[in-house]
Parts: sequence; C-alpha cells; structure tokens
Amino acid sequence: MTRIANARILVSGAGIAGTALAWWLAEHGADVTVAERAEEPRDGGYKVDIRGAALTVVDRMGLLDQARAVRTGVRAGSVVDATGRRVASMDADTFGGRVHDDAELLRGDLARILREATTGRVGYRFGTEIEALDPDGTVTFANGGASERFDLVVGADGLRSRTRSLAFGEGGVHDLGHYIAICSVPNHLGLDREELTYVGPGRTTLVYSTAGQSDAKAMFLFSGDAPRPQGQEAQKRFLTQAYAQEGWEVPRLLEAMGDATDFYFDTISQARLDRWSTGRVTLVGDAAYCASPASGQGTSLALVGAYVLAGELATAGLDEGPHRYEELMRPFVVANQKLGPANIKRMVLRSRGQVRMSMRMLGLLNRLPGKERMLAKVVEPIHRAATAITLPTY
Ligand SMILES: Cc1cc2nc3c(=O)[nH]c(=O)nc-3n(C[C@H](O)[C@H](O)[C@H](O)COP(=O)(O)OP(=O)(O)OC[C@H]3O[C@@H](n4cnc5c(N)ncnc54)[C@H](O)[C@@H]3O)c2cc1C
Repeated sequence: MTRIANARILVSGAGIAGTALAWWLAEHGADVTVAERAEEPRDGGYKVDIRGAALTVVDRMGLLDQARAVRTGVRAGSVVDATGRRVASMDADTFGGRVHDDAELLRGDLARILREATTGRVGYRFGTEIEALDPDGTVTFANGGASERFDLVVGADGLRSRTRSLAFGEGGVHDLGHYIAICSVPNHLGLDREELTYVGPGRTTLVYSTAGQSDAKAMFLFSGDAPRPQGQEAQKRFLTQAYAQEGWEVPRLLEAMGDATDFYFDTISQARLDRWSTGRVTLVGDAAYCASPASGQGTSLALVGAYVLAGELATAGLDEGPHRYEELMRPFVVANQKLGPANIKRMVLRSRGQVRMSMRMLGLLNRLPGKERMLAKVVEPIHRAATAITLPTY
C-alpha cells in the first residue's frame, strides 16, 4: 500500500511531464485526472532526446523499446555555406550531442506512447484548463465547469504554466536573449534523415527531415531582447524581419513558414523558482524548471522529475513528498540548466567575424581524421549533466 493509494490528483497538461507523471501516479495507486488545454493530442512535432537517467526511467516503465522503435533515424548533420556546400559533416549523434544509446524521437510520438500506456488507468479531459485554483487544491475549470477539490494539483503545463501563475504569481521565467521558432515546411531540399545548419550573425537556421515524415522541419534561432510579440501573425512578421537579409535557402523557408499551421514561437527561456510547491500545488517539468530548448535536456528533466515526484509522494506522502522531490531533483536541474546558456552561445554566433572564423575552423576540422572523437568532447558535458542523479527505486 503506497501513501497515495486512491488520492485524487489532478495533473494540468498532457505533455511529456504530465503523461509520464500520470503513469507513475497510477502505478502507485492514485486516482489521476489529466486536464489538457488543447482540444486533442498532437502527434509529430519537433525532435527531442531521452538521455542518461531518463533512459532508465523509460526503461522502468517498460516503454524503452517502443520509444526506440520511433526514433527519428537522423543519420547526419552538416553545416552549410551560402551556396549550400557542406562545409563540415558529422554523424547525427555527434551533431546532436548524443552518446551511447540516447534516443532522439519526435515530441508528439513520445507523448503518444506515454499517454497510450496510461489507457484505462487515467482520466483525460481535453479542451479544458484550470481557471481558478485555491492552495488547498480546489479547482475551477474553464468553460463554466464546477469546482472540484483534489488532494494534490500538479502543474505540468509547460514554460508558460498557468498553474504556476495562479499558485505562485507571475515571474520565474528568465530569457536567455534569444528566440526560437519551428514549423513544418515542404522538404524541397530533398533531405533524407539529415539536418542542415546555416549560420549567420545573430541568426542560425536549421532544416531537418526525420524517418517516416514527408515534410521537413525548419527551426530558427536568433538573438534579440525585444519583448516576445503576441499572436502568430506578429511573431511571423518579427521573424521575417530578423531574417530579411539572410542568404542560403532562408527566403524559401520563410515563404513556407508563412503557410505553416504548426508554427511555434517563443523566447529561449528558463524557469527558475525558489520552490516548486505551495499548499496542495506542485510543479513538474518545464513549468518548474524549463532548461530551455538549447539545453537539449528538457524532455529528460521532465521524465526524471515525473518519476521522482510520483515516487516521493508514494513513499513520503502528500505533505513531505513534494519537499523530498525538490531536494533530490534540484541539483540535477541546476546541472542541466547550466547547459542552456553555454549551448546557445555555440549555436548562435554574434558577429560576421565569428561566423567567418567558425566556418574556417569547421572546414579544417572536417578534413582531420578522428574528427568525431574530437567533437565528442563537446558532447561530454551534456552526458555528465544527463547522468547527474542517482535514481531511487520506489
Ligand atoms: C522548439 C523546441 C525544441 C526543443 N528541442 C528539444 C530537444 O532537442 N531535446 C529536449 O530534450 N527537449 C527539447 N525541447 C524541450 C522539450 O520539448 C520540453 O522541455 C519538454 O517537452 C518538457 O515537457 P513538459 O511536459 O514539461 O512541457 P510541454 O511539452 O510544453 O507540455 C505542456 C503541456 O501542457 C499543455 N498546456 C499548456 N497550458 C495549459 C493549461 N493552461 N492547461 C492545461 N494544459 C496546458 C500544453 O498543451 C502541453 O500539452 C524543445 C522545445 C522546443 C519548444
């Protein structure tokens, strides 16, 4: 018998953290409801990674083979110049910062695998969100829903968490001085499981194709400190202005972006909070400790956080569990959040001079035997951070 057997727990958000948490809570005997703002689950999306301790978590869920079966299959990454010539190429693991058996897959595929694994054990309510939240766990849902009391409410609703705003007030989001945008585009470059990167001053553009997808994804990373534009049309205009002078295939990508229906835009930011719980409300995943897309570790933090939170609730109960979760997770989060600012500096170069120098060095490096071994050194800090926690067995 665990300390949360039959406890009524509401999870806000059916992303990675929310579905993984729901799985573990149900495993420990809780009565779990997940409320998701989107009308329906979204498959596909951009690629994410399962690394280090998170691989152990997914393995303990018995889902690692399923996750591996939908790997993106991306085989290589190259940096290109304005003519499209591949200045430097390397295998996809080195390019994407993966070691050993780390798995890269589409975010929507991972969310689907996690969600399907909870079938029959977790109640989902799509198309709704928390409108009002009392620290004692009383929730009013949007669209005129009635109030309901839960033994615990967990915000797993991402970087812009509404649960966090309602329970902790505004704040806690720290911009790293860059923006990120991503959308599907026609694969006019004919990429076959390959990723191309074009680097301009203050702007980096990536295009990749993954196994089984006819479209490619275009991702834009660029620097700036203006406030985040509100609304998709304003965001698309903002991005187009930032890339107005850009060469290579960028004009074509921008044109395709104009029609994209899955356009995503945000600042590259981290969530940093003094505490992750208050009253009967706790946060998990990006809502509590977003490490930023630049860290490459957001998905793994979400998976590990879900495992530890559920496990500590089950063994220490609803009062002590959230504090023990935070004690165990915080050093792991700190180690992984350090990756964000360091990586973004490498990914987005400040000046034309830096771009020229970097291209020259990449060109030289590309001709060296054993370049993969040298580049693997860049991967080492990610691997160290990804394994910087000893997972308890619950
Ligand atoms: C462009 C991009 C690229 C990325 N690349 C990588 C990568 O390479 N490697 C990596 O590991 N990570 C990457 N990440 C980060 C990764 O996607 C997240 O860190 C990870 O998905 C965290 O999961 P989460 O469940 O905490 O949040 P999310 O995945 O953001 O899920 C939050 C969920 O809550 C829902 N929601 C939002 N608001 C509400 C509300 N008010 N009420 C109810 N539901 C709500 C959302 O619809 C969503 O389903 C990337 C992120 C982005 C944006």
